[in-house]
Amino acid sequence: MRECRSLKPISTEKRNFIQKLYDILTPKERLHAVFLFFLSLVTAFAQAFGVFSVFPFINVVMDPAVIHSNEWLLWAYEKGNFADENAFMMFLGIVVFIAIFFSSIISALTIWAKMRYVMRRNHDISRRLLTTYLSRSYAFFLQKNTSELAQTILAEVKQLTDQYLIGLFEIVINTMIFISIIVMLLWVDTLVTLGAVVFLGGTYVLLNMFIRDGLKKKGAGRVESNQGRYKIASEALDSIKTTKVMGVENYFIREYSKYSKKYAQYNTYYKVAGKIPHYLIESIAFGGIVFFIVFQLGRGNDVITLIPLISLFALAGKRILPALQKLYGGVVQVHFNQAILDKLHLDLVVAEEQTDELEGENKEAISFTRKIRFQDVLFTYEGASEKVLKGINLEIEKNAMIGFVGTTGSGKTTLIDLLMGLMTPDSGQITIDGTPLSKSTVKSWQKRIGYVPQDIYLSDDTICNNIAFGVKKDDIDEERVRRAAQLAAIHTFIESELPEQYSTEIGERGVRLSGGQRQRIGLARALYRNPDVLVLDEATSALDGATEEAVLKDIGKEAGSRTVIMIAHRLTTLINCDQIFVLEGGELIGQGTYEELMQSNERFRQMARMEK
Ligand SMILES: Nc1ncnc2c1ncn2[C@@H]1O[C@H](COP(=O)(O)OP(=O)(O)OP(=O)(O)O)[C@@H](O)[C@H]1O
Repeated sequence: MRECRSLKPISTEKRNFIQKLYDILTPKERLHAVFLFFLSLVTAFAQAFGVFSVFPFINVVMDPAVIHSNEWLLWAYEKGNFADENAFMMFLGIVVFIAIFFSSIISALTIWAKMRYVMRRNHDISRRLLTTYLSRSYAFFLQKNTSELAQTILAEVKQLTDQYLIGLFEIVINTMIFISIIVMLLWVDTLVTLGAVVFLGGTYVLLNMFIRDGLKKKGAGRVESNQGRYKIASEALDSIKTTKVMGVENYFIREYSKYSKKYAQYNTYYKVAGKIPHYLIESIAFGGIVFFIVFQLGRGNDVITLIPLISLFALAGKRILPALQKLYGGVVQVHFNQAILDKLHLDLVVAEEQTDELEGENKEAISFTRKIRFQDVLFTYEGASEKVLKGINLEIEKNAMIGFVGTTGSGKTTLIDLLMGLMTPDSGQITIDGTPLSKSTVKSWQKRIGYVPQDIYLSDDTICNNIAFGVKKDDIDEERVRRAAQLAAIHTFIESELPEQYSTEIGERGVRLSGGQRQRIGLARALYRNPDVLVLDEATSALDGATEEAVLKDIGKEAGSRTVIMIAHRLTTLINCDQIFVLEGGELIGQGTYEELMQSNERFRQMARMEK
């Protein structure tokens, strides 16, 4: 599923910007970049030729005698069999016009090719980044803020392509335009051209040296403040109910302003740094022309004879100045956005070695006909000092109905996450029919699992699409959707109370549904996949007692054909379980049926007493 980039391990982050770009691009993208480089070369020559072609024309207009004194012009004049000098002049004018016209066409084509390349990279790199993130382990997401990841995919990749890549192209194209025009001018008047190059080029080099470090620092600040903006905005809106009830709108506005203001300041610096030299250079260039005329007059040249040369330099200046300005703008863009390249290189290339494989790339299928087994499983969360699971040994028979109980923080969810292959134990192992759960078997195992978490994520879509979550619209089996909804005890509600039944839109995160209704949609979603193993993490807690009992009874009826594993705080939820495991401080302190535990386990009895 992933693009085939050269996958040799990137062992060091100390790669220069060209190497980083090389790593990020696929071989095909690199080839396209080389093609664009050559296209830029052609553009540069075409532009220089367009400028230069005007020189003989103006020379002839000023003094037709040149036709006979210049061997090239004489050759063209005689070969063309022109009626007179005027006809030849007309011909030269048309040649100049065609040269300039074609150089403009080639420039336009280059712009089109460049923009197409850059915009396609926006699509490709962001898609690849999303793929890379999605193939990271669950543990990665426990350490990350998801709004930051979304912001990198959507905003920072755009910044990389629209600013960094464009900037780089501007540098390449305009450097070539500058060099080719200068080479031709050197041939016409070496001294004046050299003077202009030192004058203009020197100014830009000095400017660059002056602002380079500041730009890089401010660019890194921009990335940070942009992340802050996204984070605060999404936190404020995600928790809108709490925000409103607690009246903390101003807190969020204040926090947002802090980042947003910095973001604006960094961007102002960036925009100004790119534009200010334009005016400075314009005055320098104008001063240069005045100086040039005075200098030529000083050399004893007649003003009239200078006109072709001045025209040539004026036209060259008209091309060179914007080219230099764009070149400089490109340098500013590249410096300012260096932090983005570093970040994306880290997330996309360096981290690639740490990604799991996505579905379709998984090698081993796993079978489940007998049992799930935990053997001496120890687990610690990254960055935490204490073990959360301390040597768990247990067995779960296929098609059994299993319950996990324990006080808050005893490790139930962690254990279930390990069972679902979302995280791997520090030591010990989890086996399915004797096959260890590993990177190569985990996807096949997860395909057998239907999971209903505590907080159901619902998408802003129809009931039907939410139940058949992740299935292409055309492939949805509506009969199966209904069957799953019936089992989750939500079918009657959908049919009788929703305006468009299964086609009803449920709003962002299902805001138009109650907590219990959301849970049942989540349950129907898990059941739609007809899983071998159904994992319910407090998945019926929002249901009233009677509905919960009915739902669990129906699921229980099915338990003969599927393994049901549930975490519950209400012990009565687990009354029909074949086996209940009691956890305490990361250890298994009891197991048995409800009745057995009531007889043998003091902690379990205590919990049951507290419920009454
Ligand atoms: N991402 C994490 N990083 C560090 N520690 C964590 C993380 N998630 C959970 N913990 C810690 O692990 C312990 C077990 O948490 P877990 O969620 O497994 O408990 P639980 O029994 O499911 O609790 P509850 O009944 O409240 O849902 C807790 O002490 C918790 O603080």
